[in-house]
Amino acid sequence: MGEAPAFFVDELQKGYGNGFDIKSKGGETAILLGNRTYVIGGACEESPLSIGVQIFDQSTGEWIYPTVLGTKPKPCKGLSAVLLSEDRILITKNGSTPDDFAWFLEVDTQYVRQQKKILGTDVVAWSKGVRGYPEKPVVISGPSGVGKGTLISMLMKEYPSMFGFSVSHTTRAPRAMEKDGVHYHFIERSAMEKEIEDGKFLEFASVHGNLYGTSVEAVEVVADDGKRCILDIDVQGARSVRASSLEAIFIFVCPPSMEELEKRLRARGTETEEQVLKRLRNAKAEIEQGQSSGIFDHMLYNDNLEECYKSLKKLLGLDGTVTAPPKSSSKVVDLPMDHSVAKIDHRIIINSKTPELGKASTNMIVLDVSSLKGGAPGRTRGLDIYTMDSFLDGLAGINH
Ligand SMILES: Nc1nc2c(ncn2[C@@H]2O[C@H](COP(=O)(O)OP(=O)(O)O)[C@@H](O)[C@H]2O)c(=O)[nH]1
Ligand SMILES: Nc1ncnc2c1ncn2[C@@H]1O[C@H](COP(=O)(O)OP(=O)(O)O)[C@@H](O)[C@H]1O
Repeated sequence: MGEAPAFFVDELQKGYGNGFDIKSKGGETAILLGNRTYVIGGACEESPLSIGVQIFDQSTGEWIYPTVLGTKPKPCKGLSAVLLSEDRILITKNGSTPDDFAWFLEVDTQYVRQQKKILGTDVVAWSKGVRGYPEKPVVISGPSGVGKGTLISMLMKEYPSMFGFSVSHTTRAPRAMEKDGVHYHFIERSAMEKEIEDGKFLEFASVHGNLYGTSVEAVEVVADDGKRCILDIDVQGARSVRASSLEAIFIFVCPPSMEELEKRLRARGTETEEQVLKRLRNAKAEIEQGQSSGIFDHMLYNDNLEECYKSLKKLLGLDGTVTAPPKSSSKVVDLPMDHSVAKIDHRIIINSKTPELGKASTNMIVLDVSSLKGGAPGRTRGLDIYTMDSFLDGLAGINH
């Protein structure tokens, strides 16, 4: 464990008046929340490629080195911090690209509280701030052999820039044509159980005797790529996603009959006889649940493949009326190398410390945090960034 930055100790022992006070020297930033001061900056001792976090507890006079979870930001030349609410701190990085500019250090969110209980240590978690929202993910469920994979492949082939597949983790063995990291992340049961315990999964279930699960990261990387995420998961998984904060469209695919389902499963030739029988036994319960659970927004009957694919495209708005997903309207803004931050309601004003003469407002950037969604262990989405000039232009427009 590293030494606490010496210069902070004097400052911290004096105490700060309120949660908005910020002191920064040599790249570190400190922020007071209750009787704890979070010192953020420099490189992390344990993983030097990320920014360090230490906590000074004023009631005990002790330094705490928390377990740091989530996607960690890389160290930078300096950073600023502002307390957003009682549960998270916004960190802005000096001289970073718009993609890597805003990060959230969660100190008391639901995820952090949950992990504190599991790990029995102090926990903080990083989450990267991302502009805008992706389109709602599409969850596709149905019994084994009904044609989910076939329909998803057709969609991805016709619209490669629009859809991305959520690559699940599974403990089952790969089939002959399956590639690790493409069709599934194939993983040992003990390793997957550990990752589930670490809170890395959006949902997981035991299906046909194997463990399957969707990691938070699997869905986030698709959205990072600007694509709409497709999840091929069983009914239990669909129920968990329904209960989660992820808003999605839920589709259940039915076979025309059990006989046809059996024919397709056997013709695919990827399972042993025993596995085929297990899948057919499970199919009855899955179809019953799919039709009666109220989880699914749409039912598709995969009798004729082309017809079923047409119906799928129609319910996704791809029947010729929509050609491309809406793009974010935010313009790219230049972010100042060295800046200070101030919070006004749901807006963070970022002010360059080296403004151009005579152009006071153009150096100011507004970070709108009024509609944030998500958080650790995934991204925090819904940020908006614009220049003060365009904000003022907008206000002038409203007044005319
Ligand atoms: N809950 C959950 N189910 C999954 C996941 N990935 C795949 N499944 C489901 O697991 C079941 C078995 O999948 P698989 O072994 O690929 O066989 P298939 O259904 O015959 O294609 C299917 O119902 C999939 O939808 C996942 O991440 N979570
Ligand atoms: N409408 C259909 N008619 C006939 N065969 C189909 C149809 N849809 C899919 N298949 C075939 O059924 C088998 C199972 O389909 P697959 O997409 O692997 O199912 P799932 O992913 O739901 O387990 C594959 O061999 C596929 O080519």
